[in-house]
Amino acid sequence: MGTATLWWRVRGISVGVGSELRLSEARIRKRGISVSTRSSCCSSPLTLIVSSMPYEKELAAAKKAATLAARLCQKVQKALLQSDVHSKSDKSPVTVADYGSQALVSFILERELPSEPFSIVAEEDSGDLRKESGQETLKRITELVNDTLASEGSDSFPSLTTEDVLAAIDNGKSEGGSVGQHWVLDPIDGTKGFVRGDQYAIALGLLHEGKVVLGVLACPNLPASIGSNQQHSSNEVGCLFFAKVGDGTYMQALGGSTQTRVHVCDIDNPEQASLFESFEAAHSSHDLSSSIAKKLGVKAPPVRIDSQAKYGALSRGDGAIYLRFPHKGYREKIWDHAAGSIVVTEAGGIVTDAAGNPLDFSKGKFLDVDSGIIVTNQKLMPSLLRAVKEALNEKASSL
Ligand SMILES: Nc1ncnc2c1ncn2[C@@H]1O[C@H](COP(=O)(O)O)[C@@H](OP(=O)(O)O)[C@H]1O
Ligand SMILES: [Mg+2]
Ligand SMILES: [Mg+2]
Ligand SMILES: [Mg+2]
Repeated sequence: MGTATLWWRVRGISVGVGSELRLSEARIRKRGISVSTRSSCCSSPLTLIVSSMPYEKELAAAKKAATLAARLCQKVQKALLQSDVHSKSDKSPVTVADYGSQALVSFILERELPSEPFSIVAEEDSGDLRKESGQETLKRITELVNDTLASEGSDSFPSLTTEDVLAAIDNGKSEGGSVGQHWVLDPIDGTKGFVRGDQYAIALGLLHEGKVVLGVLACPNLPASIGSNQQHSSNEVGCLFFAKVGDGTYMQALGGSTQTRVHVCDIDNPEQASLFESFEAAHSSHDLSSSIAKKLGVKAPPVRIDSQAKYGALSRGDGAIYLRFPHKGYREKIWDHAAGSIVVTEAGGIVTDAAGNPLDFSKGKFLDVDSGIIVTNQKLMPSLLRAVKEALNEKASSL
């Protein structure tokens, strides 16, 4: 390259190397975008290696936080006591592990990323734990969090008090939105699956200006493969999926370090497709997905599993389609889809609402979707959209 002046363009901003470089690195990171380069002495494109890759630090912190939270959840799921499970005001279950996982993730992110603006939109809040009746549960959660931090084998973690745990949980009170950076956390997605001893996930995403730019899914009970694809077959369970915008999706064993890039399946014949849906019929209409499957000619029975583990499994090609049709009146939340959606899209898949619109994470806690959420690969999406439209029209005319 010799003494060529290196210029790089970042969404319309051109800067030379030198002192301006550092300034632009910060802009790149802030904007979470790709960089194109040109040299003043030759027309061929140059490869510019930026030392601080966008969201590299955030990804490392998110993986660490989700892995530790998964450890806490595994401990609780093994020895789940009836007294560990509570009902929230909307009658949905919450356990000491949901609270403990939220406290841990919040604590680790704040500690690992001290210089960043800190905002988390998370599912749980400390309201019930602050009541007289919540004191025993709060003590148990605090013990769990401290035990998990201690098992990290580092003295550098201070012992947290019950007040610290309440404060860490309440860090998750942010409303999100289209401005700035927000973590989006579901400390246990699939709590009903967790309580049953089945699938669940710790789901952590990062929003930048309303778009998901990073996602980590820790799935402690997910085998190395499910469904018909035997590519990853093994008896081991526990998978960590992660994706950064523009960088692909990777999977590693939970607690492991060897990562493999994953891709959605490339099936183009719907008859060969297999289909994921919620285990809980209350969360998604099994009748509607069965009608869609029939229209597509899908032969295999649906694979019903809890949580965003479905997104993880789809991202590595275990199945081809994920359908989610909540019953009337339910509003989807961003933490149920943020991490999962980037894990699938970076693996080459598409996530839309039932009308084919992209999901909009910029509107606060809720995702306003048209009728439901559908996920598949590029090749199957057109026929899936047609089948979904027909099935929804038939349902509407039968009412
Ligand atoms: N009536 C309902 N309809 C649709 N989704 C619901 C629901 N009640 C709860 N959920 C959501 O479904 C999520 C679990 O999804 P899945 O069915 O894929 O396992 C729950 O996440 P939590 O377990 O984090 O509360 C919850 O947010
Ligand atoms: Mg959830
Ligand atoms: Mg949850
Ligand atoms: Mg819940």
